[in-house]
Amino acid sequence: MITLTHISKVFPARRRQVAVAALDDVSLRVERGQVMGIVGPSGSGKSTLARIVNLLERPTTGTVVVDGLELTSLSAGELNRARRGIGMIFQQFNLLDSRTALANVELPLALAGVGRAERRSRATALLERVGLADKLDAHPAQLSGGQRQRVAIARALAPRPNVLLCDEATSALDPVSTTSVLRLLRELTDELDLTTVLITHEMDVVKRACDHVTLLEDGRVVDAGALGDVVSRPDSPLATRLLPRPERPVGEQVVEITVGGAEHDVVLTELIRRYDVQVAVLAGSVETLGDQRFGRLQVRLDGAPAEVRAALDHLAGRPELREAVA
Ligand SMILES: Nc1ncnc2c1ncn2[C@@H]1O[C@H](COP(=O)(O)OP(=O)(O)OP(=O)(O)O)[C@@H](O)[C@H]1O
Repeated sequence: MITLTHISKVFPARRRQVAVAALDDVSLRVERGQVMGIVGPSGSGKSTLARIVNLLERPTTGTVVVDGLELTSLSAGELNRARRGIGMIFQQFNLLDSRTALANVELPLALAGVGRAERRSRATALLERVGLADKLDAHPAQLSGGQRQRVAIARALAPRPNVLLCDEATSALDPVSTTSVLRLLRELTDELDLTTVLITHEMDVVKRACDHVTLLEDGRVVDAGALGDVVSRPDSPLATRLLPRPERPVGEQVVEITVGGAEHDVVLTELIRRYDVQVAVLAGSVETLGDQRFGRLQVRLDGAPAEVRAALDHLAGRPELREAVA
């Protein structure tokens, strides 16, 4: 679990450069088993935030607690040990070109003093798990981008961390590799009960792999929450980026409904059964967010005014639905 409390980071002024407030009072919590997407425009502080989680960058103020340890209060030796519990992968993979895939994955284990035989068996098992059983002896130059990122994931997981930080991990990959790496990250989070943070500038990555999201702008958190909550919050700046909103409804008796799961069918069928109304779907968008489907539909209700009114009242009474009667 990661808990950041009131984190601020100021990069002090240097010659010919003014001071930069990269993060301003950021508080954030990621539980085990969650995949948190951190999104935001270029320069909003995403990478700084990732580097603060493992204290590669020290916050100017605020505390960083990872799995119950307050990293900000540890000695250098203690911090080194704690960092083994935090794996990290990067856009550019950062593999050693002169070493095989197997040797790359073994490296952090060697540094941690793990014996040769155990090193080999753990690294082999991890490379098999990420789908590279036949590439143990390949060098990075002989691997595709997606395969290199899989080696990097195996290497990050070798010390058996509880936390995995991914900084633009799929930004250099083609769409097919992106899909398989995101799926792998999601699966590994579930299998190993990891706390995973995905730094990305792509909303699509959030939609496909994350269950929670935080939006940074100018170093501040401007939106955060579980995807299912964010999409149905009217004032959320991320809601329509996750689930596009159809053009504003025209005419009377038009309602907009935002629901998760298979609820659409249930909601519409229920209306038709209970009330003497006809329901026409005018527009809508449906997205799979994480492993759940969400939809935003505009529907028009036709029928006798009293029946339509009753149907609208019924919709308004359901908390997961939002009414937008024109
Ligand atoms: N070492 C540093 N020294 C001075 N300023 C820095 C340093 N690192 C980052 N910054 C500044 O802090 C701000 C946030 O940078 P950061 O790299 O965290 O943003 P980002 O959201 O990850 O951007 P991008 O998506 O472009 O990578 C930027 O204004 C950047 O110029």
